Amino acid sequence: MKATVHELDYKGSGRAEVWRENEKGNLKKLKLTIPQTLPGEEVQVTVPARRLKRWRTDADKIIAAHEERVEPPCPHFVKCGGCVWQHWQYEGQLKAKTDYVKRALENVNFDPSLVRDTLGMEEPWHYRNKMEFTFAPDGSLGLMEQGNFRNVIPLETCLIAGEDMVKTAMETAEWAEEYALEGYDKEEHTGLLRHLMVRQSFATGEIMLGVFATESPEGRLKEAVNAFVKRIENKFPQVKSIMWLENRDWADRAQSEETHLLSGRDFIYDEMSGYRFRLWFDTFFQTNPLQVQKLVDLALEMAEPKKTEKMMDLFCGVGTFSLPFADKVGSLAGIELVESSIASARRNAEENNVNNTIFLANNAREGIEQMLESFGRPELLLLDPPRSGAGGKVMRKIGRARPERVVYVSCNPDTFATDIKELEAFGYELKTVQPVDLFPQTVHVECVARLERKDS
Ligand SMILES: C[S@@+](CC[C@H](N)C(=O)[O-])C[C@H]1O[C@@H](n2cnc3c(N)ncnc32)[C@H](O)[C@@H]1O
Repeated sequence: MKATVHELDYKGSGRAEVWRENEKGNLKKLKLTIPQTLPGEEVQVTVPARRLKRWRTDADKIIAAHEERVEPPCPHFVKCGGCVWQHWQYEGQLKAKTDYVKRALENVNFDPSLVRDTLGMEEPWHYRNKMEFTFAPDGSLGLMEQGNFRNVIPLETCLIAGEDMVKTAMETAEWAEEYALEGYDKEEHTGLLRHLMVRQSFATGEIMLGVFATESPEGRLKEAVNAFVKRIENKFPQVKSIMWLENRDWADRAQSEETHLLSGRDFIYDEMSGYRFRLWFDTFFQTNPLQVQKLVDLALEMAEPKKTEKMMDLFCGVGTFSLPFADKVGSLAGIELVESSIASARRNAEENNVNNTIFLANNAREGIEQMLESFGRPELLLLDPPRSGAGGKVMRKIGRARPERVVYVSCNPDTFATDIKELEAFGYELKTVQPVDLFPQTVHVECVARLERKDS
């Protein structure tokens, strides 16, 4: 059948509708989801004869292509789940992201003209500072196939990861092959090597490698593991940390039950806004450092922090926003759920001689109450919640705390829109929203927004 894509869904796939006659001669609508297509494209698809309401299928042929369609540069594109929009000119991706943020705000009756154009990257490739590769049962290393988490695509390249990170991953793959080390079989729960985590600081150049495996690096593996360390140390002096992370859990997550330091230190140094951060293998840190720097700068510009003011940084992580803001306010209180991130935020503040911060490990809901009692009412509040958003209860607590200005950093326009709607009842007005492209070639978009209390 022929179909015309009328819009994209939230995962970046095309949506189309076709009408078919049923056995009684009545016309019935079939809703199609067609990945790797673009709005307005006319495509040819094959649909099953049986009655269906929805069907997901690749296009057999693009009959009329979008003028911004380009040849995807990565050989893994389509199969690998990392990128979904490599077939779309970057300018088109950016415009789609702006429209998405506008739609999310319009859905809850905000003025979409408050949304500025998405701030893109000059070079939207090789931006990721952390990657997780997977070992297949035969020991080869690669990327997980989209929609089929049992299949691993052997790694040839990755155009969104840092280039040195890919090189160290390829070297690890060669080592595993040379020693004929078996990979982990997720169905049988047998085998040795599970994941390879590579993270790099683009500011300092330092790299960390973390091998997740089901056995200790001692005993039968000692010779192979020693050879791995020598090989990496000789070829990649920028690797400052090699970790062996034992994980026997059945769940398919890169986690560690026992941690072994094979070489260097158990963390690497990164830098953001002129501050030094220590990153351990499990530290959350923003994955596109170039764009995050723009995000932090924008947040500073929008927030207009003052030396006379108190500030609260909700969902503060290791202090990516806290440290640069602390320099511009009287005192800053950071709240974050994960204890190790708070420990890291405290250490980062100390190492950078930032002395006007306090950090609390608690969930945002209780943390706000606790901080209001001990720290007092902040004039400025920044929040940067996970994709699920802050939620009504937290937003209402923010409203009752009455900060003069709220700066909301969001990685999900939909939860952002519903969250800030809650603040209207407390007299807040949305002033401006700046989307920033932290994740080129994917559908994701980050935003930073300013809200003001009207009577402040
Ligand atoms: C998008 S990250 C932002 C982290 C930090 N602002 C940064 O830029 O590195 C969201 C953070 O919220 C934390 N978090 C998740 N749920 C939370 C909750 N209920 N209360 C407090 N923090 C939470 C996560 O651990 C994570 O560090």
